[in-house]
Amino acid sequence: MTVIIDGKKTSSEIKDELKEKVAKLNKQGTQITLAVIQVGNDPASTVYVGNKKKACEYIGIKSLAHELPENTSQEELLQLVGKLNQDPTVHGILVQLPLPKHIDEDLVIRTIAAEKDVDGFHPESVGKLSIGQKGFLSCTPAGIIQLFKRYDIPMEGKECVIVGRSNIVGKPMALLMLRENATVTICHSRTKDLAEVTKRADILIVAIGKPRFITKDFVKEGAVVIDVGIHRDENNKLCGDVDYEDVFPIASAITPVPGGVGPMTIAMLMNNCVEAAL
Ligand SMILES: Nc1nc2c(c(=O)[nH]1)N[C@@H](CN(C=O)c1ccc(C(=O)N[C@@H](CCC(=O)O)C(=O)O)cc1)CN2
Repeated sequence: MTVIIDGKKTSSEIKDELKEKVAKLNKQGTQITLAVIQVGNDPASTVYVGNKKKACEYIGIKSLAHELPENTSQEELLQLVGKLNQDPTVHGILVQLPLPKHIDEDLVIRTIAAEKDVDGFHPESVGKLSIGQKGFLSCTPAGIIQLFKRYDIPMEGKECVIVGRSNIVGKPMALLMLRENATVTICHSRTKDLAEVTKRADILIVAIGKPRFITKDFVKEGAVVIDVGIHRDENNKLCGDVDYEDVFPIASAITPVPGGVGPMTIAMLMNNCVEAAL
């Protein structure tokens, strides 16, 4: 029987745990504050930012919204980040990605003070992860590790194949799986015979940004399949990088889209905000 890994339910449990922690911090006089910056009106980003604000409200974290127009200059954005870096009442700073094309994303990310980098994207956070030091973890990969832990799915000694090498998912995911003693392979657009590699996986994590790309031909019988993708198909229905209907019967466990990895990203962001205030 295939286990459906329910990210919505797990993220609600994590948010409830965090709500209790935040209530205690409030009693001690700490009001955790997250600054959320969105540049432009990308509809998906507006949904994600809205969900982040709702999560903050539920947990008891104050969110400060900075909604900037699409034509905001890089300099203006950097100045705002600089001001928030200096503000002692702000614990975390989040710049919603993607940014408009005229803005250098990497520059903006490295301008955020490392101690306020609740997205875990700053080079210092990534560097700490790569050498096994404590620091902010990128939220999506950290959320996936939580799903494994809370569903008691072993990672140690398993063949883990990650499809996708982005800085925010693929690479940190590989480092986190390595930390859990999995044997890790990263695949990407230039990988030769992708299916031959993915079929070796006990754990297959897919973040390639191609709707329903991974069919059962890429998956070993009994594999755990984690889908990081999120798309709208031709019928405006949400779907992932994995062809869920096709893969479900042969997987031992699988994350749905929606309701899998996505909500965990937000729960782990909330966790990082609490960490930032401790
Ligand atoms: N600054 C950041 N930007 C981006 C991040 C990030 O972690 N930090 N990740 C993604 C987008 N993202 C968070 O920002 C995100 C994506 C999806 C979800 C989610 O809960 N998805 C739901 C479906 C929601 C819908 O109706 O569309 C699900 O999968 O069930 C949360 C967060 C890129 N940018």
